[in-house]
Amino acid sequence: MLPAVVKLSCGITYPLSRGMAGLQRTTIAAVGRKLAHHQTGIQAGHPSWWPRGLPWPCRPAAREAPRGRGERRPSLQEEEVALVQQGQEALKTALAILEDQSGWKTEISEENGLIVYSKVLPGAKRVFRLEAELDASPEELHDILFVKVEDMSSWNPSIGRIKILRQINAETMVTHEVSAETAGNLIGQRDFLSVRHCSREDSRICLAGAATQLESLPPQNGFVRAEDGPTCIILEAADSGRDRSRITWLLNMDVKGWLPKSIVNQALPRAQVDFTRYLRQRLAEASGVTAPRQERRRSVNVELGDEWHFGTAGRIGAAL
Ligand SMILES: CC(C)CCC[C@@H](C)[C@H]1CC[C@H]2[C@@H]3CC=C4C[C@@H](O)CC[C@]4(C)[C@H]3CC[C@]12C
Repeated sequence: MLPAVVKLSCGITYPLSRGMAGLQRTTIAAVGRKLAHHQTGIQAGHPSWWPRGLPWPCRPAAREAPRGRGERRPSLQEEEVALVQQGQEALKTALAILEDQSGWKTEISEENGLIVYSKVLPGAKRVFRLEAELDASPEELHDILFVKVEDMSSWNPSIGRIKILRQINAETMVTHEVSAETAGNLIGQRDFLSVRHCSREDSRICLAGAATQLESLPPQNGFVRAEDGPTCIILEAADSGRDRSRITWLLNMDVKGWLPKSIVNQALPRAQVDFTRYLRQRLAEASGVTAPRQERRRSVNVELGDEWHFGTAGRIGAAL
């Protein structure tokens, strides 16, 4: 009897009854008992009138939910094989998006040759493609953007922190990234958990990425977990000279949260332009061409009144 009452009431009444006064709770329990009395056919966890094959919507609490029969935690090795595959898949999908020439429209065009295009994919998702030339070889850029990915926050104030959580092999890793509070400005701070995969073909280096999951790092309290990818940065030697590269960067991001599309669609290409500007500064500094930047690494929580903070906000505000 008692298990039946619990089964009957746990789907709807239990969460309610927790916040109820004693008398109401007793009434519900009594109704439950009466119902249970009538449902004589309760077997296998649901009443006889319940359609065959349809699961009874009374389930144990999520944290108590056992893994399905025969289901087990994947071994470390299996998890790594799956992650390598996810990285390769991300690369394939991202390259396919970039290779389709149709439907790209110019969003931003700068005098230095930088252009950001955007395109709406089937399913209404908007993606962005940045193209620019940079003063560094593809090899150097690979070193800065992939091998030394954890150092990125020291030269790019849009990024709060990047940590390599799993280095699977030289080509694949899992990273956790936190954007700076000011990065997307009106969008707010985000965190990402991504599988990153590097592939080389001829003189071309591709850095692909896609959102992934790790049992060891579920979404963090207080952060909106955004999803990056399938995305890819292609680095290839530029025609204009040695030690110069052409960068093609597909940004394909779901920033999550409730935000007007118009704000997201302006913040994302802006974030790409900002990122490239910081990368150029980093390259110029490394080659000793310019004086060191005045601004060193900024803290994640930039105070209001900060020039950079208002920089992007102003631009977005003006464009709205
Ligand atoms: C608009 C708001 C929400 C986000 C703004 C910050 C964005 C532009 C930042 C946050 C995390 C960043 C990514 C972190 C790590 C990598 C891996 C590296 O190999 C290439 C660059 C890449 C892919 C960065 C691209 C820029 C990035 C996506």
